[in-house]
Amino acid sequence: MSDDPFGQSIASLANWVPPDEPPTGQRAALHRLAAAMRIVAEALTDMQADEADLLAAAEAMEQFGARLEATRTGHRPWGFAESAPAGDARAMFDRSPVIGLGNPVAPPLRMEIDGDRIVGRATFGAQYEGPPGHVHGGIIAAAFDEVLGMAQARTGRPGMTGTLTIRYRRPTPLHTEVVFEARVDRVEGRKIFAAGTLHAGETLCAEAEGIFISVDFSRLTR
Ligand SMILES: CCCCCCCC(=O)SCCNC(=O)CCNC(=O)[C@H](O)C(C)(C)COP(=O)(O)OP(=O)(O)OC[C@H]1O[C@@H](n2cnc3c(N)ncnc32)[C@H](O)[C@@H]1OP(=O)(O)O
Repeated sequence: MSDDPFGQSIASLANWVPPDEPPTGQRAALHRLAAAMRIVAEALTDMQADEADLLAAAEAMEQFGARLEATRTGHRPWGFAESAPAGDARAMFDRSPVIGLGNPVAPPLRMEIDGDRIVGRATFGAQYEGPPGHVHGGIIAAAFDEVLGMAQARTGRPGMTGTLTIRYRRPTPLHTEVVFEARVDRVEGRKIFAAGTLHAGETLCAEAEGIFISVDFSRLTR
């Protein structure tokens, strides 16, 4: 990571092209740790470990957490927390709660740009359950915000989510790869209208419409 993009304003990063190489060293270790934490988070939903085992694990985690806390810098982390201000699905989103490989909260959703279409794929584990056996509606909304957010960012004038409307048509299954798609419908002044779908196989599970309002992102970083 020779180049720290936060030395510049977010607005100047629209054309930043991230490196293609797979992560190594500390970053690869971070991804591995977050993946292990996801396994723990899912297993906690239906495990049968006894109290002693759980307390031993809690103590180990508390100690490790304290060690990590002691190394925190208080500086803005490298990279982006979401895709809209980056404008490139390959940018460094380790800390994103939706797509971040370094964030154990993230499913993680994997996104790619296909022309004017953004495609996102995810397999939601049991920790994302809402209705029995199916994905929580708020988690689906977060994923839509990310894919619609990326689509509207491709206009070159990224905005913040003003309104996000979701129509849930069928329950979205857990443990199955589901596919989000998003594209920009139209732009009216500062308003960018984006729309998307969520499918599990052939089944249309949800549709979304978003109105994003173009903003000067440099205001948010001061
Ligand atoms: C670091 C950056 C990350 C960006 C990530 C993007 C994805 C996200 O998840 S963002 C997080 C969730 N969203 C937010 O927190 C946004 C909070 N809201 C705000 O900051 C403001 O209300 C904001 C920026 C949306 C609009 O405020 P402002 O710039 O003052 O807009 P304003 O001048 O009133 O209105 C401009 C136009 O947008 C319209 N508009 C304003 N707010 C909304 C809204 N919420 N929904 C729909 N339209 C709206 C207005 O009607 C107006 O339209 P017209 O030009 O036709 O009259």
